[in-house]
Amino acid sequence: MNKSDETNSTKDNQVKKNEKISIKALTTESTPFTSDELIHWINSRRSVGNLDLPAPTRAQIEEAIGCAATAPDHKKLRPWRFIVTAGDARHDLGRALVEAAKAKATEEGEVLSEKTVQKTQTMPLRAPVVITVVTQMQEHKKVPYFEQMLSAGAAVQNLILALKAQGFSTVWRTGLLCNEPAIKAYFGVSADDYVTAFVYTGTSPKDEPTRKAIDIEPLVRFEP
Ligand SMILES: Cc1cc2nc3c(=O)[nH]c(=O)nc-3n(C[C@H](O)[C@H](O)[C@H](O)COP(=O)(O)O)c2cc1C
Repeated sequence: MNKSDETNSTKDNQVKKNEKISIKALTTESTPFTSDELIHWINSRRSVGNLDLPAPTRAQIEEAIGCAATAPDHKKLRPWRFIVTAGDARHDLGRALVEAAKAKATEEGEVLSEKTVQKTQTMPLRAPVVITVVTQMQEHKKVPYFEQMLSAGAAVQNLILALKAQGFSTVWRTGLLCNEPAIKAYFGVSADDYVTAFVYTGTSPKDEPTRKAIDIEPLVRFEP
């Protein structure tokens, strides 16, 4: 290496070092929140059962799904899909839930009451938007299905927190019907896959309840 190559290489390294420093500075300095504030904010998340308009816009939903897609994901398989149901489409989902409930009842030798049919039909109306998160399992010798399922759970949590950051409330529901054949067929989910969440989202008509501190002592063991 001649002198000028050496100088260039030193300069390149310095540029790379500076880039690293500025990226670090950006990620640490650009958040206006302290870690205490952020932790308090995470801990303050509450589920809300009945939600109203305003609902997230399409752009906000896409942004939130972008956060969901950053969930830990072994081998980047992206084993999840998001189906957004809003407005009148919620009635179609309600009809699919009724179909699933009737089939399940028949299998169990029961008949649904009209009240149960009505209740089931209107379940998706409990929020202006329902984001269904389904798995799309990928065959991979190093990533068993259970890891992909866990990744879907992490994606749901990211989705919920992103919606909270945008000012919306949520509740993660599944219910006994979510993986019944009629619902899987409705969402085009294969036999090996799962509906992991119906994320109901919108605006809470009341203040979200505060969460009592959770005693983690019985939940944790630090090994010496
Ligand atoms: C996989 C999963 C499925 C759930 N399904 C339901 C459900 O069908 N109905 C319901 O009321 N809560 C359901 N929950 C619980 C709520 O999402 C929520 O966590 C719980 O009501 C506690 O409220 P919090 O989130 O404010 O602590 C489910 C949670 C998980 C993780």
